[in-house]
Amino acid sequence: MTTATPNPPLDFKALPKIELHAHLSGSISPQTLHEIWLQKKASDPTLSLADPLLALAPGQAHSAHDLASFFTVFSSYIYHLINDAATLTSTTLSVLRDFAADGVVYLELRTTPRALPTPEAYVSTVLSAIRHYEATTAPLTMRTNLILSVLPPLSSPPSQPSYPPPDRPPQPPSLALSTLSLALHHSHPSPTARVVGLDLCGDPSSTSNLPLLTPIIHQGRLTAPHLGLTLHFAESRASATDAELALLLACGPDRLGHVIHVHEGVKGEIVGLARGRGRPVGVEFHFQDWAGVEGCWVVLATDDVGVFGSPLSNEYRIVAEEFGLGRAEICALARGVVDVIFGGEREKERLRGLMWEE
Ligand SMILES: CNc1ncnc2c1ncn2[C@@H]1O[C@H](COP(=O)(O)O)[C@@H](O)[C@H]1O
Repeated sequence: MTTATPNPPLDFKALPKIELHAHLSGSISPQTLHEIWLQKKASDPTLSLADPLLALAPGQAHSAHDLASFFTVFSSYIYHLINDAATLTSTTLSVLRDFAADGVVYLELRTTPRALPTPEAYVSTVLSAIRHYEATTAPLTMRTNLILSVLPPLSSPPSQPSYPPPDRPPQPPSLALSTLSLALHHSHPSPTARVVGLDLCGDPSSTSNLPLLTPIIHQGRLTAPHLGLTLHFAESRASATDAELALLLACGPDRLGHVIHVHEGVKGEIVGLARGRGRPVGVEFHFQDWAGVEGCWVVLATDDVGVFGSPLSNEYRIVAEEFGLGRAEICALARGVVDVIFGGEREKERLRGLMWEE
């Protein structure tokens, strides 16, 4: 008589995983920020920023205890530490090492170009750091591409300069246009990292002026159909009005982030979008409402692991435990993400060869 060997428990770290929704500045670990803080403090003893290990600790000023306080962490804190090319390079490298150590085999890192000293230089610095990582890491287990983020302009600029400064500072739509041309410039086929898509992000509780922005996104779709488009979508109630969601869906996104506050009508439109194009729409995060929905594939992701502290292996573990998924189902969930990456057919082939079947 033979007895069936039970499947060994799933090692969520060893499971090959694809990370498609990670903001660069939010993915820097508190320890890495702390090391940068020590260096800055040594060269400028008057530096008044608190130690990141304290400031980002649960319950402290810059910890993510609610959505409103979360968004101030970038402009009022992290950007004061990551304020030159050297820190941008070293933090990008540390973020890549952290994702690879967690078993990520393909990463689409997203970031908003900042004036360090110019948006052009910012993007080149991040891409160079990724290429340096890939050239100097052996064995190289993780490939990385970049998504450039755009923040929509605020509806009305604050009359008083506010502190902390808003996450979506009033910016002219021309900034989105220049991000689009930067994305185009860095999107040419390359055996190493390149820009593969555009993202729309920012504090969903500030009222933005989307109608100023969406024509630029449409223009991007026409001039750069090879770039993927992912949009933060219905993340909070304030950013989930029918008018806003209709504007966003009309841009024909390939992936949607969060997708929390949607009613059945909007859900139907997303299904229709997938049906119309004959390939899945990636839904970043929200497993509970989107698993098994026709034409949609749930992409587990970390968003801002440096602030929220939950690596991708942990996200898979939570979903497995909360929804009672077995080994084969978890492997299928991770493997299906291949179909919604922006990194092209060759990368998809590479990934199909290494994602676990079961
Ligand atoms: C919690 N969910 C979220 N929703 C929307 N936008 C988010 C976000 N998490 C981070 N960001 C956006 O990412 C930028 C910081 O990274 P980068 O400097 O670009 O690398 C900020 O503009 C922030 O609004």
